[in-house]
Amino acid sequence: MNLKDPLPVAPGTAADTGAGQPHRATAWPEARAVAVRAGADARAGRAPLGVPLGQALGQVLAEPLLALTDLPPFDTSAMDGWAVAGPGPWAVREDGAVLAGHAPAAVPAAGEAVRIATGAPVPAGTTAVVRTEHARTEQGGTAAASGATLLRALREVVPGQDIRPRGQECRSGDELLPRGTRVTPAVLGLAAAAGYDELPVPSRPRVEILVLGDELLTAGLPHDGLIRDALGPMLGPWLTALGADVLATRRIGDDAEELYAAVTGSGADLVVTTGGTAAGPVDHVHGVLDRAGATLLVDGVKVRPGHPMLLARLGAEPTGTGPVRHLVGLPGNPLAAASGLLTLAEPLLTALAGSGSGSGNEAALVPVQDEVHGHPHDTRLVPVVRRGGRAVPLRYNGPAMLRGIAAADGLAVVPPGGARPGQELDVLDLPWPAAEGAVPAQGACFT
Ligand SMILES: Nc1nc2c(c(=O)[nH]1)N[C@H]1C(S)=C(S)[C@@H](COP(=O)(O)OP(=O)(O)OC[C@H]3O[C@@H](n4cnc5c(N)ncnc54)[C@H](O)[C@@H]3O)O[C@H]1N2
Ligand code: MOO
Repeated sequence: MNLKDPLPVAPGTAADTGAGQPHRATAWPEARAVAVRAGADARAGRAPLGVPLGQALGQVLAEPLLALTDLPPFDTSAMDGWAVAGPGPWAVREDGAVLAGHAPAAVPAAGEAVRIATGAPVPAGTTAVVRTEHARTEQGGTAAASGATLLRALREVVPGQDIRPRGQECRSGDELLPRGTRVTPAVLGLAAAAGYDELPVPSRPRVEILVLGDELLTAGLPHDGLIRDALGPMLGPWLTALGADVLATRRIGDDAEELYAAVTGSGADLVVTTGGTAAGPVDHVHGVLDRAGATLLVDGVKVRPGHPMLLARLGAEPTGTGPVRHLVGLPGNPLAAASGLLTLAEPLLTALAGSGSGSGNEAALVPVQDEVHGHPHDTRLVPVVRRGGRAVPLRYNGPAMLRGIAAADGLAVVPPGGARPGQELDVLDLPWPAAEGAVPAQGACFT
């Protein structure tokens, strides 16, 4: 796909999924690219947020850091010593000592010297600073300075020595750091020196999570066909770890009206739904999106697990002026939902926040330890742990299982057809510290 093409994305070749629905799945890498484009579209027009320096650590600059002042802001003494004018010896002006933080009280005339401290503004007329240890004072007796204290240099004095000229580091308006720079402690220090009280950072994307399904319990043990909601507890913290501001996690029954009201009434930049993406009797996501006038950008992805995942643009048309909002529909099977999160939600959020340059998860190539079975046509995402520079595929990687990913520190991207031992695979990181310790039970795959 040409990424410059206007959205929505052209769907893939129509085929029958066996579910009675046309299969318009997008290839996995393309789906991620579409999600990045969607996030970037939504970012356009969003004003950056000014946050106090103390709250900006770890965020990225939403605008270039331009110097608000010359640095240093005035000619500054680099040493404790004497500000001298003209060639020595110099008559010491007792009224003229200059301390850091104070304006010069006296301006030395040619042949004069005043005391000066490191960091103090150098008085006009100063030709050099002579360090304390490079000069000595004596009672004068020359015609020029009869009775005054005289200062003599103990070594050659070079004009301009130990003076940091105004603007030596930067001039007001200079670009100190580009947009997208991560705010480190050193960046905070530079920003403060350059005159900033606040830094421009991208506003955090607001996300609302809608968990669908009449069969879900929020407490206790499964019973009578009811199961625990595994996605409500998982998605909020996961999306928060990706930098989102999670407004709410709401549980909604298999009720199309309730879902329609929740989707159309949400003020979030991104609505994430779970379940209801397939073609079952109570799978309402497609119908609700249709009724809400949404544009499907991705309707199914050639990835296992998670192929019914979808991405839609809500509300404003591409040419409209209102805020651009999106919906990511995650499949209900829990590992399929995680797959959808990494495939669609993470790249969209990263682009929306303006952090990172690519997909939102800079995959690293890692050789896989064991053979991994592949899907004949689709990409597979398989939980792995990294051990000794290798990615070890984990068992319990079926779409309905979280046991594998809970022990993993990444998801390996297995191309159609599978991977042989030693083959290098992209591994997508999970947004929390890598697992340590023994590799959990591995071996057979489950579906
Ligand atoms: N006839 C077909 N049936 C299905 C297909 C298909 O192509 N044809 N695809 C299957 C695949 S693959 C997936 S994935 C699921 C996607 O289904 P939905 O997104 O519509 O999700 P549900 O039907 O609502 O639920 C699926 C499954 O997941 C459980 N679930 C749902 N929410 C949660 C939750 N919050 N916590 C834990 N478990 C949850 C739900 O009970 C179901 O077991 O469709 C297949 N079917
Ligand atoms: O795509 Mo489904 O996620 O295989 O279970």
